[in-house]
Amino acid sequence: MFIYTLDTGVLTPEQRLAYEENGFILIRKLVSDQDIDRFRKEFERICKREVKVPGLVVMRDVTIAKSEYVEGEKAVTKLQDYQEDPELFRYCILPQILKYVESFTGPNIMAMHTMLINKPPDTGKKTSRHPMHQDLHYFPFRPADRIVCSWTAMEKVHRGNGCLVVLPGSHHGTLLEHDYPQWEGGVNKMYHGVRDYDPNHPRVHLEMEKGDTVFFHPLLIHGSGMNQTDGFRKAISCHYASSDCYYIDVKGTTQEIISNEVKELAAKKYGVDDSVTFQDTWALRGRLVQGDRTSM
Ligand SMILES: CCCCCCCCCC(=O)SCCNC(=O)CCNC(=O)[C@H](O)C(C)(C)COP(=O)(O)OP(=O)(O)OC[C@H]1O[C@@H](n2cnc3c(N)ncnc32)[C@H](O)[C@@H]1OP(=O)(O)O
Ligand SMILES: Nc1ncnc2c1ncn2[C@@H]1O[C@H](COP(=O)(O)OP(=O)(O)OP(=O)(O)O)[C@@H](O)[C@H]1O
Ligand SMILES: O=C(O)CCC(=O)C(=O)O
Ligand SMILES: [Fe+2]
Ligand SMILES: [Mg+2]
Repeated sequence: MFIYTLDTGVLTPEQRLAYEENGFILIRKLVSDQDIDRFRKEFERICKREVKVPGLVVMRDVTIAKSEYVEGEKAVTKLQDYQEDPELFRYCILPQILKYVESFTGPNIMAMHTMLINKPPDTGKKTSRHPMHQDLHYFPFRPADRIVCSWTAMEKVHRGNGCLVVLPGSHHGTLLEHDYPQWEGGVNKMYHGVRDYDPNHPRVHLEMEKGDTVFFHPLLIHGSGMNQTDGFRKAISCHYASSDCYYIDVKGTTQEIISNEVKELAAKKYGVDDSVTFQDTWALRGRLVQGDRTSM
């Protein structure tokens, strides 16, 4: 019985079984070098402020943000919400990506959350790490099984520059409690981690080449290690959901704290008041990329 995947004729039975069992599947060389080079150029243009993108969040590493002023792409840890940048948003509508995404979401597809991650060389404080987490912690929509993340390496990613680390099979569990990890050197805004996860659970380091793409379930526990090189480790990603998903009320759940944190930031960013809900912030960001916008 398949729960996590749909029969669209794209995944082989072996690939479906692997995703059901592990919660992720890696497809080699899915995005071309030419496309990735275009994303990289656009990233550079954004960092040089040659283009201004409505709604884009430019996040700097907490160590740098709190100590010195650095200009350009060396200051940027992550771009978030690039959906209004047509050049970067091309990633979210690449036919070969959507073809796979449909095996998890079905035919009506929304791009809900977009990111370009530029993991900086660690400053020595280990703030370049991303704590182990489940992406569903940030999402007030369900069902979880109709949500998937697509994450593409923009260059070789390996243990040394902080590749993704996943706990295979952890998507079979439930959404766990998250909060800020107690890290001496500080932690980036909103980088919550799973409070208690089994340290003996097998870990897999996903070493990937430029263009390799991993699709993973929003309950899969994952993170990334320190970048111990002097280069910026780049990846581009999009979280997709079926437009047939529905919003949930997170009041009284483990997601209440993050929802308040997001609402507070949204209030600052858009200058709106409390009446904008956590769900609204997602409905505003979401973009239909295939089929019909039925519910989200
Ligand atoms: C909505 C969540 C979506 C998550 C989806 C799925 C899974 C993804 C898992 C994650 O990636 S979780 C992380 C999600 N990240 C975000 O949502 C972006 C959060 N960051 C921001 O919104 C901005 O970077 C931030 C508001 C924190 C700062 O931007 P600003 O343009 O206001 O920066 P500015 O330099 O003016 O600094 C303002 C204050 O923020 C502080 N700051 C800047 N960067 C920071 C940082 N990285 N961490 C902590 N604090 C930071 C900075 O020190 C300063 O503090 P003080 O007011 O005390 O002086
Ligand atoms: N003390 C910690 N508490 C919570 N999470 C941690 C801690 N140390 C590392 N992690 C998380 O574990 C994952 C792997 O990080 P780690 O630095 O161990 O990986 P790595 O550098 O790729 O592997 P290794 O150091 O074993 O070669 C990341 O998500 C990281 O944020
Ligand atoms: O380090 C990375 O690229 C992974 C980041 C991540 O998991 C996330 O932002 O949700
Ligand atoms: Fe994540
Ligand atoms: Mg380690």
